[in-house]
Amino acid sequence: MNTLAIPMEREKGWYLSLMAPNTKGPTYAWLDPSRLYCNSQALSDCVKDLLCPFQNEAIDLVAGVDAMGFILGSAIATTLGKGFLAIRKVGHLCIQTESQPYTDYSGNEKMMEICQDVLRPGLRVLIVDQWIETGGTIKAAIKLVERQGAVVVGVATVAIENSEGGKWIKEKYKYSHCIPEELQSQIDKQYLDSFKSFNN
Ligand SMILES: O=P(O)(O)OC[C@H]1O[C@H](OP(=O)(O)OP(=O)(O)O)[C@H](O)[C@@H]1O
Ligand SMILES: Nc1ncnc2[nH]cnc12
Repeated sequence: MNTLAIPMEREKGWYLSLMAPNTKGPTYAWLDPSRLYCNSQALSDCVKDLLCPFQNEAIDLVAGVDAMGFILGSAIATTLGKGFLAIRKVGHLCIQTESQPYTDYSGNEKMMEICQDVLRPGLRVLIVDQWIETGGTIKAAIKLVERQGAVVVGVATVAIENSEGGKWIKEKYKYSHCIPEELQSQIDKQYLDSFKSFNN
């Protein structure tokens, strides 16, 4: 596969077949969406798809979740002409922070944090991450933003799995993702048909 090639015909979600399957086993996520960011058209179509439902929303700031949410989040912030706030895994910010424990798809307890002096009551924040599997990570990010009085305008991720946490997010928040309806069942089974013809 030529990961950088731009196809002439581009149906909705065409770039999802750039995502590589896991070849390293169960302690890793089941695929690597980050490959789609290597393709200039894929990255820009992905950002456009994620922003579509938020066209009429006022957004003051984009917050991205460590680590891959930084890539999509900063691309979205730049597209909107807004700033970017990093929501970090614990242990990196050398300033006063708010922190929040969470458990993600790995089953391990983790901690994330944000600085205390950027958000303020009423500030409208779009939260961006790469993926929602159990929803544990995004829920912790939402808590951190809301605890400081800011308003979560919505959540944007490449995919939202149909897990309990994924469904909860869809019920409670405005959201965007890149998965065409006919591919959602493959996402939920954690196996894409495109894997069959995937080679590095
Ligand atoms: O819905 P959940 O079960 O909580 O999982 C989702 C999180 O897991 C991945 O990040 P991960 O920490 O694996 O990797 P990253 O640091 O490469 O973003 C993904 O980008 C989300 O942040
Ligand atoms: N990056 C990712 N890809 C697939 N599944 C995930 N679950 C959590 N993060 C994921």
